[in-house]
Amino acid sequence: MVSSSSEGANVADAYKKALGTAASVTAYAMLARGMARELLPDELRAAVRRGAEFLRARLGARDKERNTLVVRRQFENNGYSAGGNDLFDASRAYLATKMDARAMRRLCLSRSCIRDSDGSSSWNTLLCMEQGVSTTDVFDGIEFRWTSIEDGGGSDDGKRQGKGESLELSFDAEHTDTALEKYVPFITSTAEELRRRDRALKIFMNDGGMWYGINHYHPASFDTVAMDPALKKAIVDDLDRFLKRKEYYRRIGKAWKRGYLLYGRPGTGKSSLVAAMANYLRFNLYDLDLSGVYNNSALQRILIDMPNKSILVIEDIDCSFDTMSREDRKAAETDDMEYQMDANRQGGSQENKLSLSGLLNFIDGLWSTCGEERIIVFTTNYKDRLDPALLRPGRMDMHVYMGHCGWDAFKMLARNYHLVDEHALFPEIQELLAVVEVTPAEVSEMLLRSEDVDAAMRLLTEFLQQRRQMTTTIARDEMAHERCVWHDRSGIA
Ligand SMILES: Nc1ncnc2c1ncn2[C@@H]1O[C@H](COP(=O)(O)OP(=O)(O)OP(=O)(O)O)[C@@H](O)[C@H]1O
Repeated sequence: MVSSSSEGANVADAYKKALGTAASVTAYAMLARGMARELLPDELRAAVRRGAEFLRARLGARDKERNTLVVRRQFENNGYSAGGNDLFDASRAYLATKMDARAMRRLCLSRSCIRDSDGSSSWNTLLCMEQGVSTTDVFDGIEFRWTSIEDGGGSDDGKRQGKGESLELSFDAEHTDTALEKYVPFITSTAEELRRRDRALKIFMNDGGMWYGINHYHPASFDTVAMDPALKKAIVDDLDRFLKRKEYYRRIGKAWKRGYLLYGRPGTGKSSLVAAMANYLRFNLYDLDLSGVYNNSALQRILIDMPNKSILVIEDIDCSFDTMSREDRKAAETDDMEYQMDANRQGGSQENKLSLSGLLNFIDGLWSTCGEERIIVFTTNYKDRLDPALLRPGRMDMHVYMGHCGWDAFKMLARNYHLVDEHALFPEIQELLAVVEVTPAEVSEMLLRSEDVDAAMRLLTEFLQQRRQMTTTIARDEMAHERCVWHDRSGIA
C-alpha cells in the first residue's frame, strides 16, 4: 500500500519533469493549475481563488473614477445652519435596515423625533453606523459605499465646509445617473414607507369643516376578522395590487383610488374590516360624518384636506343623504337660523347643498384626481336602499358582503378567543351554524363570556340551540298565520 505522502512526492516528480519540457508560459500555467488541483486541499484552493478575485476587484476599482455624494445632517445656507436635512434622516433610516447588530462590535443607537405630514410626531430609535464606519449596499447590481463621517472632519480634498455629521455615498462615476435618479429616490421612498409603518395610526373626525385626529389603536387585523377565507384573501390581494399600481393607474388615466362597499347586518364586522384594512396598509382613517357637512363646497374642502395614503370612511351611507334631506326640509320649513348660519360659515349657500352627485364627483369625477393612493370605504346595513348611482359598475370597485357567522368564521373566532382548533362541541356547533343565522358579533360575545374554553363553548351551544328554537317557533307561527289568511280569503270556516 502506498502512503499519501509518497504518492504526493511521485506526482510532484512527474510534474517537475513535465515542467522541464514545457515550452510555453501557457503550458506552464496549465500545468501549475493541474498541479494545484492535485496537491492543494479544496479549502486552500478556494481561499486562493477568493484572494485573487479580491485583488482583481481592488486593482480594477482603482482604475475607475469614483464620485461621492455628501449628505450632511444639517444643510447650510450662507454659512448659517438652516435646519435638518431630510435626506440624511432618510439615508440613516434606510441604512439601519441593512445593518446586522449581531455582526457589529460597536453599536450606535440614536433616538430622534419624527414629524409626520399631519403635524403629529413620534419618537424613533435607530441603529446607526459609528463614525468612520463604512458599509456597502448593492442596488440594481451596482455597489454603493456609505461612510459615516465625523463631526467637522475634513474630506480628502479639504474642501468640505461647515461642521456636523454627514454620510458619504460613493460609487463609480459611470453610475452617477442611477445614483441620483434611481438610488436616492429609492432610499427616500423606502424611508418614507418605514416611517409610515412605524408611526401610530390615527383616526380623524370632521367637525366644523376641519379634521380632528386621535391615535387609533384598533386591534383588528386580517388575522382577527372572521369571514369567508376566500373573500378575505381576495380583499388582501386587491389591496396589494392597488398599492403596486401607481404607474398602471397613471397609464390608463384613472385616479389612483380604490373604492370598497361593505354591506351586511349590524355586527357582521364591517367596522372591524375597515380597521383591519387601515392596520394592514398603515393608512390613517378619515371617518366622515356627512351630517356635519352642509354643502358640496364644504365637502370638497374637507376632502382636499385629506392627505394621500389614507382611508376615507363613510359609514351607513344609506342614511347619510336621507339625513341631509330631512335637515334641508327642516331648514326650509322652520327657517332654522342656526342651520343657515352654520351653512354660511361653511362658505356655501343652500343652493349648493350637499348631494350624492357632489360626493360621487369626488370619487370618480373631475375632483377624483385631487390626491392619490386613497381608499374610499362606504358601509351600509341595507345595500338595497342605496341610490343606484352608487352601485353603478366601476364606481365602488369591490362590493364586500359581510355575512352571518359560518363555520370557517367561527373557527377563526374560536382560535382567536380561546386558542383552540378542536373541541368536543365543535360538531354540534357546526350543525347549528348551518341552520341558524347569527352574526360574528353575537358569537364573539358568547365566546368572551368565559375564559374557560369548555364553559364558553357550552354557552355558545346553548345560545345557538335557543336561536334555533326561536327560529323554528317563528317559522311555525308564520305558517299558521298564512294558513289563517288563506282560510279567511277562501272563506273556509
Ligand atoms: N367578522 C368579525 N370578525 C371578528 N369580530 C367581529 C366580526 N364581526 C363582529 N365582530 C365583533 O363584534 C364587534 C362589532 O362588530 P363591528 O362593529 O365590526 O360590526 P359592524 O358590521 O360594523 O356593525 P355596525 O353595522 O353596527 O357598525 C367587533 O368589535 C368585534 O368584536
